[in-house]
Amino acid sequence: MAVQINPSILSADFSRLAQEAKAVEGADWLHVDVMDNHFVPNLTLGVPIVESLARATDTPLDCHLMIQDADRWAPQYVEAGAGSVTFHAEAAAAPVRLAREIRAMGARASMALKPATPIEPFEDLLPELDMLLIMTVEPGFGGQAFLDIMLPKIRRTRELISKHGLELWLQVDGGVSASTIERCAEAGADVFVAGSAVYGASDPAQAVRALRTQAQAATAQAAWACDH
Ligand SMILES: O=C(CO)[C@H](O)[C@H](O)COP(=O)(O)O
Repeated sequence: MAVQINPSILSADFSRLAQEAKAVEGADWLHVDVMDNHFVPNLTLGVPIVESLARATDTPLDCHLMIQDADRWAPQYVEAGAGSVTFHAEAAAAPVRLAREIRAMGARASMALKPATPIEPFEDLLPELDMLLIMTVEPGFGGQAFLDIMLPKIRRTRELISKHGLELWLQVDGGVSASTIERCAEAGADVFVAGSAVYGASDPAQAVRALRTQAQAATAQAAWACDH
């Protein structure tokens, strides 16, 4: 199974977004954190900047919406050029309808869970999704410490994906670095968002390659991947 490394633009220099996007070309996706200062206590960027970023880079955009009223806004991010749109389970009134709408518009549909939100109530919804995002920090800010207590949730989610024979990608976001990525991969994650570990490095593109090598090695040893 191929692992994917998605640098988070949240940790980039916002005055140079086009250059910062180009600095990580070679990454699988560019992770774009949209925050509205209501769902999370931080404010970042919206539809016009996503449109500009989509024009500025060949790397597909993985938009993570940390916003209220996701049902209303998520389709606009597909129109803006996002290849994948993640809404939060806690912010969507009709997640199945929304996932179907995103897919019908031609993008990948993804749902995120905050640390305190369990996966079990969403088991039946997983076939409607292309990706499930497990937050490994409280959403809102980059540079936070990885929450080890999320590892059992990653394992349970991977078990559910296997049980149902799904092609669902399992993304982790928050505190993912050289020190934590192997634990995430062993637990079952295959898509890794990294902000400060990439943009805090002297060579962001090299940081992406190094994280991918680590994740690939850990996945090759992982029991969940060996079963496939
Ligand atoms: O969603 C996010 C915060 O809500 C960011 O994507 C995440 O925190 C990435 O930053 P870092 O890798 O530095 O933790």
